[in-house]
Amino acid sequence: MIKVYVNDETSLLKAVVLGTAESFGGTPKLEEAYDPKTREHILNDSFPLEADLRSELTEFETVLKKYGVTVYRPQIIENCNQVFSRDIGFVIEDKFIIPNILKHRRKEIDGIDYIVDQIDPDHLLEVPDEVRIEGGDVMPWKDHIFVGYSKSPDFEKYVVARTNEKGVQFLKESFPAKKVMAFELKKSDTDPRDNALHLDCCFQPIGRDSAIIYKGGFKNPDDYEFLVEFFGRQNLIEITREEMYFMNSNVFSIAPDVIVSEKGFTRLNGILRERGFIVEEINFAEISKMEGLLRCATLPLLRTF
Ligand SMILES: NC(=[NH2+])NCCC[C@H](N)C(=O)O
Repeated sequence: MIKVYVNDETSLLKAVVLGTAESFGGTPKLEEAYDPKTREHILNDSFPLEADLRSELTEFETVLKKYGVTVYRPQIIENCNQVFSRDIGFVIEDKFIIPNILKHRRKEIDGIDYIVDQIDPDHLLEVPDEVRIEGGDVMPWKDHIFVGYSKSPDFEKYVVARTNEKGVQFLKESFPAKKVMAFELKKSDTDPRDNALHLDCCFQPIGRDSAIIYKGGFKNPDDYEFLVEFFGRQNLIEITREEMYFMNSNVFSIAPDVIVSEKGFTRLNGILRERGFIVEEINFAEISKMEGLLRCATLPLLRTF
């Protein structure tokens, strides 16, 4: 049996699924791209190579293991990009949620069937057909759940809109004791600098009471203001449009004081160290070309208090 429990973004990590790039299918055709950054790199002939993606993920695995984390990897599906495990399932409290994700990516879920099969069926929640929700948009934070989503007609309009209003409703009904705070995200299928693909592309809680945030990722200024109020301005690290493009909000917490970050995030890593965090820097810039980073590549199964 695999035990699942996650109630926030930063408590000590015990078990995680880490994505794989093995047999990831190489450079997609332009019409197969489902995010604008991937599009950009296909057009510029700079899409990453499997060997580089694999070595970045191995570096990540090494750090996780150094901290005693049990690391599961998806079963390999031939010619399928399985780097971003975050979106294909998620845990809130002691429930593992099996979501409905973008149709282009649905088969990725088969890669973690062997893990789901080891979870007590009483702890599995399968979402209804009309609900669309991806783990990158969902963040349990103690008595709150933060969710990124798109209302109609944005949801129907953009391939990069991944969580709908029914997704938010599903969380409210499934976790009645939690305060579900839903934020509409800014979307663009063509410009990665104007696209918050998931909530974790413009915001992430860190430490015990802090967060990284990019104001421009929120469609409604009030939602950004709510988060400023909630965390307190002094506890926020505000990032620029360019830093959001390189995915600075998508670092990953192994513990309240330990954050895995990208080597190139010099400003962010400096601030994190000043604020007392241990920053484990790794290479992840090739993975970032596919519009995801460290949080996106992980699916935490167990965090303890
Ligand atoms: N949680 C995340 N932000 N995941 C990023 C996923 C990126 C992937 N290219 C997609 O479009 O689905």
